[in-house]
This record gives sequence, C-alpha cells and structure tokens, in this order.
Amino acid sequence: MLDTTTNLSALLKDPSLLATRAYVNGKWIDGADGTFAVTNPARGDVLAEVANLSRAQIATAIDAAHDAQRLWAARTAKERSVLLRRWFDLIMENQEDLGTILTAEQGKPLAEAKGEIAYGASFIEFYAEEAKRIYGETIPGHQADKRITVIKQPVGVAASITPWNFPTAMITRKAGPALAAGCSFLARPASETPLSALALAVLAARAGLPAGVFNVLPSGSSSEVGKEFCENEKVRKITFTGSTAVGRILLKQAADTVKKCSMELGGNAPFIVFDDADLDAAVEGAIQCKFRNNGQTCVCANRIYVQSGVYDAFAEKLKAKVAAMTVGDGLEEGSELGPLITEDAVQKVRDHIADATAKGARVILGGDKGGLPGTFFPPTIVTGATPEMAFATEETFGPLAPLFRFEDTDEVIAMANDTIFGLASYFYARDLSRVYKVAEALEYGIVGVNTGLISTEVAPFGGVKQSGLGREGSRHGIEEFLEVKYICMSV
Ligand SMILES: NC(=O)C1=CN([C@@H]2O[C@H](COP(=O)(O)OP(=O)(O)OC[C@H]3O[C@@H](n4cnc5c(N)ncnc54)[C@H](OP(=O)(O)O)[C@@H]3O)[C@@H](O)[C@H]2O)C=CC1
Ligand SMILES: O=C(O)[C@H](O)CS(=O)(=O)O
Repeated sequence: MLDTTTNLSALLKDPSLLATRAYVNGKWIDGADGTFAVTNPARGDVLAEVANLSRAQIATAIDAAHDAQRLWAARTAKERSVLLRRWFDLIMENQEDLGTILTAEQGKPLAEAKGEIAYGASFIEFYAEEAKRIYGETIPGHQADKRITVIKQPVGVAASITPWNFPTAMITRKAGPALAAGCSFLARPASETPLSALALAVLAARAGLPAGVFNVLPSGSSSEVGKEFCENEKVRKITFTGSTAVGRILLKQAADTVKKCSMELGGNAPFIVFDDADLDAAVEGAIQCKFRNNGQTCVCANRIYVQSGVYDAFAEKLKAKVAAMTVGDGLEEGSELGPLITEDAVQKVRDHIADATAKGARVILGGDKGGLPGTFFPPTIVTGATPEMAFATEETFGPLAPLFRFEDTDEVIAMANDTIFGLASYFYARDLSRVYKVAEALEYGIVGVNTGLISTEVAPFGGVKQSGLGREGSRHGIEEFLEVKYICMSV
C-alpha cells in the first residue's frame, strides 16, 4: 500500500475543483453546524473538512431553488440544452481530476473512477438532447366543440439524496433529466463522498447554470435533511438512490405532502450460468458484474447459480481469474480492487462468510483479511451455497461470490425470483427458446443476457418489487420530472 496521507490538492491539475463549502443559490457558504471530515478509505486520513449545513440552511436553499425554478422553466428548451451541454463538456475536460477526487473519497481504482465520470457525464449529455424533445399531444375532442391538448411541464423543485458508491453518476443521473425538464435541483450527497458533488457544482457555475438551479448541500446528518426535503411544501419531487430501508423512510415522510417520488433501492441480483453457456464469457461477465466497485453496487451479482454439468469447471475458471486480481490503493497504478467504504461494510462481508461456512459452504478463495490493512478485503468465492444462507436474501455489497448449484431451468427461475428485490438479473445461455423463457420469467427491472454490464444512459434503469419506483436514463427518465397537463378548450 502507498502513503498514509493524501495531499489531494497537489494531485489535481486544477485544485479549484476541490471545494469544501456548500453551493447554494450560486454562492459558496459555510455550514451553520461547522464541518464534518471526509476521509480516504484506502489510507484512513482526512482529505478535507466540509461545510455541515443545518436544517435551517437546507430550508433557505429550498426557498432559493423555488424562486430560481420559475425563471429556469421560462427559458427555452434550447437554452437549457446549450447550458447542459456546456456542463457536460466541462465535466469531460476535467475527467482526470474528477476521477482523482472520486477515488480519494470513495476508494475505487482511478481507471474505474474515470469511467464513472464519463458514465455520469453521459446523463448530462443525453438529457441536454432530450430537453428539446418534451412533446405533448392533441386528442380528438369528445364533443364537437371541444379541442383537447396535452402538455408536459416541470414538476418544480426536485430534491435528491444519493449514496457513496457512485458519488458522481448517481447525482448526474437525476440532475440531468431534472434540469432538462425545467426543474431546479437540490443535491444532498452521502457524507462519505461530498467532494465529487461539490466539484460538479464548481463546473455547473463555470457552465453558466443560473444561481439556484443546481445546489449541493453537504451535511453530517442525513435524517434531518431528509425530513426537510420531505416535509417542505416547496419541494415537489424526491429522488433517492440507496438502501430499501431508507427508501421506505423517505416514502413515509413524503406521503404527508404527497410528493412525486423516484426510488432506486437495494438489489439481490441473481447471475445464472446454464450448461449451454460460453463458460469463459460467463466467467468474464461474472467478474465484471460481481467485482465492479469491489461489489459495492446495487446491480452486482449477489447470488451466482451454476447448472450442475458446468459447476466445477466454472468454479475453477472463476477462482483462477479472481485470484489474479490486484487489491490496492485506488490511486496506485494497477489496483483493480480498492478498499470497502467502511469497517461496517467489511464486517457485513465477514458475517456473510461466517454464516455460510457455518451452514456448510466452503471457501475456495479469500475468506479473511490476511495481512490487508484498513478496510481492504480480498475477493472471496464460496461453493456449496444454499438458500438457507444469509447472502441468499441479504445484499452483501462487497467482494463475495457465492456459487449455488442447480439442475433445471424452472428450479433456478424459482430460486432467482425468491426475493423481495427486483433490480438487476443476469444469465448466460445460448439456446434461443431458453433465453426468451428465462428473460421473460425473471421478476426484475433489468435482465442482462450474456453480459454482466448493463449500465448505460440510453436504457431505463430501475427495479420492481422492493428495489424501487420509477426509471432513470433513457427517454423514460425525464418523465419522472414532468407533470402531464390536459387542456380542454371549448371553441
Ligand atoms: N439501488 C441503488 O442504486 C443503490 C442501492 N444501495 C443500497 O444501499 C445500501 C448501502 O448503501 P448505503 O449508502 O449505506 O445506503 P443508505 O441508504 O444508508 O444511504 C444512502 C443515502 O441516504 C442517506 N440517508 C441515510 N439515512 C437517511 C435518512 N433517514 N433520511 C435521509 N437520508 C438518509 C445517506 O446519507 P449518509 O450516508 O450521510 O448517512 C446516503 O446519502 C445497500 O443495501 C445497497 O444495496 C446503495 C447504493 C445504490
Ligand atoms: O448505485 C448503484 O449501484 C448504481 O445504480 C449502479 S450503476 O448504475 O452504476 O450500474
């Protein structure tokens, strides 16, 4: 492992991207509740002290966003589009620095962080285009003297709460469509990773987004911010990415003011390998799907089901490939797996391994920290996984790959669907009738067929059951920030 301290500013070509105050109504302000520390999970050192906004300051930011929203909605679609495109260009021009900031506060390897910056920026680019395509419709009147038109208008002030695992992309996946639709936007980033969000604000200001249209509200206490967002009448939209448990809290809190809500929540993705799969492709896909962000994504494979005839071969191939992966500081060249975000995250992986081995599973790779420092944990594979084990129903959110054995298609579909979650699912097979049958039978918002990577701005990302409400990305994603108005005219 490298150093134990991070001089983040010295690592940046443009140190002005390292902002630590809140960005409200076009101004940089201090927190009434002082500051909170942001640490580098790979080294444990403090990267920065960031403004800690009070609930009163959140309310003031909402007032400013409410005033700004009317003027922003009055701009033409083309004007909004041009400003969003300019923001996109600036994000991509600063991809290296934004990636370094992201790696420093979240831990993922720099190459992966830069990939997230491009992925996140793609939502700003996509919705800069979609801004000009918010179409209405005319409907043949129900009476001779009636003319019916339907228009779409921005919902108003949108407030977002986002997690630490994708500190840039989870914000832009919401802010892009919101701003394109004519909403104003309040971003409350996770307390572990506010620096990426604040860097986006620096570039939003440079792009010329008007004051109050895009605001970043770092705070130590998330529950207070959530309450203000949910209870404040001026907020008309809550958009959240994070655990199902917190999603439930926000939905309950938002019910009193009947807010429009989008929820991207927890997952428990099955990854199924049939005996007619291309086994090498399936191993590659399983690694991409399981170990992206060190297993800390809501669409990571949480359960890997392998048909009996290829189980042993798959397990050996997977073990050989994963054993060659490099665990290390994300700022260090060659690292493929960074640290987990917190000690709690490490403990959850440990607990799932202990539970599984106590119930008969066998660790064939990794399994304990060994000499790894801090919140690093080695990639781990267990065989003999069964539905009685905790990771069959709980999301591990870490580098643990449990291999379940199955005999036939109906059996594995039943096991894959036996969960309260329904976000992403994956399977490898080549028989066409099997592909159609399984893709249609899986109860998930997303199905990856012969691929372990499904994330793109052009497709509707979201879950069914208790994995969420609504979709992000694609033409569907902008509907979350629009209201439909029907005009009935008597002529
Ligand atoms: N569907 C998806 O895309 C994602 C799902 N998840 C799920 O979340 C879990 C792990 O991520 P984690 O970040 O711990 O998830 P959390 O749901 O705990 O946190 C997500 C965000 O919500 C905030 N938050 C926490 N409690 C409250 C509250 N009472 N009111 C308002 N905001 C609150 C957090 O702030 P703070 O951190 O400052 O407390 C953070 O910004 C896993 O189960 C994972 O599956 C995570 C990421 C993405
Ligand atoms: O929060 C997450 O895990 C992301 O939604 C996953 S992805 O969109 O980056 O694939």
